[in-house]
This record gives sequence, structure tokens and C-alpha cells, in this order.
Amino acid sequence: MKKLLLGTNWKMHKTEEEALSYTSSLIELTKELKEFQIFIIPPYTDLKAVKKLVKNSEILLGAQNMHWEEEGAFTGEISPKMLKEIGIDIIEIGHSERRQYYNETDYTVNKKVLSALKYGFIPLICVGEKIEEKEYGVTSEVIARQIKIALHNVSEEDAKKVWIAYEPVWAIGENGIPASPDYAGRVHTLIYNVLREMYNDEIVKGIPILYGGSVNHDNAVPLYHQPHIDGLFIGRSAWDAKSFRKIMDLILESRSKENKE
Ligand SMILES: O=C(CO)COP(=O)(O)O
Repeated sequence: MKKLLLGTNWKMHKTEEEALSYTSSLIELTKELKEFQIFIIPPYTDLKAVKKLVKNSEILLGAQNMHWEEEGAFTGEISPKMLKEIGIDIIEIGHSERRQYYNETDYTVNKKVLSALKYGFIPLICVGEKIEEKEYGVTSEVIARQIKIALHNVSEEDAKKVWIAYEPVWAIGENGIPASPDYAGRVHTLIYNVLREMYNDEIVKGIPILYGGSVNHDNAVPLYHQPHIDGLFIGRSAWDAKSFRKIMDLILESRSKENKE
């Protein structure tokens, strides 16, 4: 069975001290679990310290953003070369908060994806429709455009390294309403079909599509059962290591019930 990808985006949370305490607990709590590929995405200021802890574990480490240039006059930005030196595995690209507050566009997402691939990172590309786009019935068009532009000029060989996260904007954060598992499953199937327009079937089967947006202890299992949901990308419910582990336990419980049935 393929490993389920389970990761958490910390957003602008956790000082270095908090990051170290969380990471050591998570390593301890998950060290015997082989069913999941766990990843954590802390703020830049925590990355070096967290890397020292995770480097002897199976946990992958990501950064929340990256400039596409190696260096230059880009005050406040972080380059692929800097992240490579720390030993980062994943670059999260195009999260809706970056699209909403920091002028991230489909075109800058594409530049970052190409740069991340060039430097050997896994680009974790976030896509998702806004509430008004859902209400006007253009979710499929929005998602198809985001995916096609993000992957523009990405070769078949490189597409194998890409991860995609479907995060409906209206589902994210404290005021978010989680997508129903059925709705999420339908959009994941749509993403899968958009990818099939771009790449051959073998490659598409290997591209994981994660769901994110108010994943919690109640909806993690039904989401995991949907078609083409290959992982969960979690905010609040995974910011406490025990709460994150609880999501893993719920999934394991449901898997063992299935095996018995
Ligand atoms: O934005 C998210 C992951 O990138 C999800 O955040 P929440 O799980 O807190 O809604």
C-alpha cells in the first residue's frame, strides 16, 4: 500500500523553542509508524534548528515559500540556494494566503515550481477556488487554470516529483467550513483528469494530490476514503503533536477495520 502523505503547514506559528519541542514530540510519537510519509513546514526562522532534529528521522521538512532566483535585490526574500544549504526537502508554493496577501499569481507559482525542480526540491503546489468562484460555478475552470499554469513547461520527468494540494480557500482557517468529503473527492478527480490531459497515465498515477482546509479529527477518515485523495495537508489540527498523532491513529483504526471486513 502506498504511504499516505500527512503534513502540516505551521503558517506564522512557533518560535524556535516551540518548534524544537513540537518536533521532538512528533518524532517520538511517530517513530514506529511506517504507514505515513510525514512532513512539517515551519517558518523560515525555525528551519535550521528543526532540520537538526528531523535529519535522523523519516520526517520530511518543507519551507512555506521561496523566491525563484538564486540571489539578487529582493529584500525580504529567501532563495533556493539558501534552502538547499539547510537541506530542505519540500517547497510549498502558492498557498492561498500567499495568493491573497502577497501578490502570488499563477505565473509566479510557475516560476517557483520550475526553480524548485531545478534545485531538486519537491514542489508542493497549492490550488483552490474562492467562495465566489464556487458560487458562480467555475471551480473546474479555476482549478484547471491554476494547475495548467503552475505546471507550464514542467517535463514528464520533472512532473514525477511534484505534489499537489487542493485547498479550497473557503475551507481554510478559523472561519473555514471544511469541504465535505464527497465535494473534495469530486475536485480531486477533476484535478486527476486535468493532469491526464498534460501527462501520461503512469506519471499522473504517481503525482500525489493532498486535501487541505479544516482537516480535523471528525473528517480526516472520510476524506482519506475519497478517490484520488493521497494525503492530508493540515493546519490547526496538527499544530499539537498529540493531536496530529490522533489523526494518524484514527486512520490506522479505520484501515484495520477495513481489513477485518
Ligand atoms: O492552510 C492549511 C494548510 O496549508 C489548512 O489550514 P487549517 O487546517 O487550519 O484550515
